[in-house]
Formats: sequence, C-alpha cells, structure tokens
Amino acid sequence: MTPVLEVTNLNKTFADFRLKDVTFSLNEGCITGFIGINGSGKTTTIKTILGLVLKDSGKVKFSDKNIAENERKAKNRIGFVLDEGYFYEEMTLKEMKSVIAPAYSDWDEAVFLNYIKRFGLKLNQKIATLSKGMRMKYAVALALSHHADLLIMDEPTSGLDPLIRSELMDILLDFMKEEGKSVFFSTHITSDLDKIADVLILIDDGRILFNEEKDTLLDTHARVKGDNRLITDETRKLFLTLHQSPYGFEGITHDKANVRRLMPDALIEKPAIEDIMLAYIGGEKNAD
Ligand SMILES: Nc1ncnc2c1ncn2[C@@H]1O[C@H](COP(=O)(O)OP(=O)(O)OP(=O)(O)O)[C@@H](O)[C@H]1O
Repeated sequence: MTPVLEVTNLNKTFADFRLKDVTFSLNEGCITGFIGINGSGKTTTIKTILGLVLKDSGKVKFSDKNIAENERKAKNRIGFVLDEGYFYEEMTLKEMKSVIAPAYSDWDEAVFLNYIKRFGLKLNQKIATLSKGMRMKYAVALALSHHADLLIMDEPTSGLDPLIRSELMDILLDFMKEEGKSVFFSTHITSDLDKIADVLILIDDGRILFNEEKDTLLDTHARVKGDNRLITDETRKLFLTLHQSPYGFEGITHDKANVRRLMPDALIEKPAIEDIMLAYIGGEKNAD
C-alpha cells in the first residue's frame, strides 16, 4: 500500500503535556480513525502535522516529500476540518468562502456550490447563526472543494446528533469512492468508526498505543466471561483487563485464539471498539 502521510518521531512539549515520538503512516485508499480520550493528544498531533503547532522534532512527509518544504503543494492536496472556530463569525458563508478559496490553486466553485446545495446551506447566512451540524457541513464543503486527496478532520462528530454523524459518515464514504483518496479523522466517539474505518490508531498520553487494521483488532480481541475457576496464572496473561467478582470474571483479551484453546468453557463475545480502546488505556490499572 502507498503511504500518503508519514509521521516519524514527532515530539512536542507543552507545560503539562508531551507528544512522545509519535510515529505512524496513513495509506492511500484508507479511512483511518485516530482515537483517544480527552486530552490524549489528538488535536496536538493533527495541528502539528498541519504546521499550526510548531513541532520540537520529528518528520512529516506527504506523498514522500517533507511537508514543511512543500507546504503550498501539500496544503492544496490536503483538506482539513478542525474542531474549533477558524471562521469569522460575522461573515456570511459566501464571504468566508471568498477568503478561503484563493488559498487553493485548484478551488472548484461548482463542487463547492454542489455541496452547499446538498447540505441545505444558504450562502447569505452568517457563520454565527449556523448550528453545530451546519457548521461542520460548511467546513466539510470547504475542505472538499479543492480536489484534496487527503481529508484530515479533528473531532468532526463531537457534539453532533446521531443523524448528522451518520450523514457525515456517508459523505466520507462518498469521498472515498474516487481513487487515491484517504481520510484521517480523530474522535472519541468510537461507534462512528464501526461503520467506516479501515485502520485505527490509538493515542494515549501523547504516545501511540496501537496502529492496526480494524478488522484484525476485532478478530483478535474479545470480551470474555466465565467462571472464576477458568482463571489461572497462565490464562490471566491472555487479558488486557480482567475483573473478578464472586459471581465470575469478565475481561478483554488481545489473544482470542488462545482463550478459545485454553478456556473452551468461557463465553466469548465480539468487543466494541470502545472496549478495546479502554482496555489498552486502562491496561494494568484495570486488572484486579
Ligand atoms: N497551546 C497549548 N499550551 C499548553 N498546553 C496545551 C496546548 N495545547 C494543548 N495543550 C495540552 O495538551 C494536552 C493534549 O491536548 P489535545 O487537545 O491535543 O488533546 P485531544 O486528544 O485532542 O483532546 P480532546 O478530545 O479533548 O480534544 C492537553 O492536556 C492540553 O491541555
């Protein structure tokens, strides 16, 4: 697979937080979900990639070229949606578009107008009067109107109702239909990823904990329940988290195959992405 974006040993230190050697790559044709709890470093990573936060060290390559040295070209091919206001509230959608469009050499007004129509937005409406959902749709319309190949979104679904979240997922799937497109989006609402993500990257406390195909994660991990007698020194090691009570145990395993082999009487269920995320974050702390 061709990597579209390669991030290597990215470091950034704030007073109370540090990105620690963040390393991953995004493949062409993939939707990658960037997951992690509040304050884990998702926004900082995205802003550092986009050059909106200065990195202390590390490399970011887009299409095999250093992003900092090819900034204009890279920015033309990257569409981004950030989670906080980067619009002038007093402007209308049309006025704001006129500020943003000239920054892109490949701006396509017809595509933009098409999105505005599809999303039911009005060009003469003021930004300040947009609802959260409309604001997200407007940001997506802008991000997708310059023939970007990579769409980077920071928490695009945060604060949105399930209907609009599901609409956004459909928009992303539509965008992916064209060859050579990729999406990278951060979220702490992991249920959004069930439907559409190909790869999941988990960040916690500024450190990448895993970077794995979603289907592989769901195939190898499981929620396991059963009688306490099944827990031995050997089987205990198969769990990322394990909770025991007088009535039995419940845990998340990262080694479903061996649970099946060594604990044939246990009840094995499909985990949610959130179960897996929390198990890695909780880690040892969760095991009792
Ligand atoms: N400019 C800054 N100066 C100091 N600390 C910062 C700055 N920006 C972010 N931080 C800190 O870095 C940490 C990570 O924040 P970040 O916004 O990257 O997390 P996040 O995973 O995107 O969280 P959320 O899901 O809440 O948006 C937080 O502790 C935050 O307070």
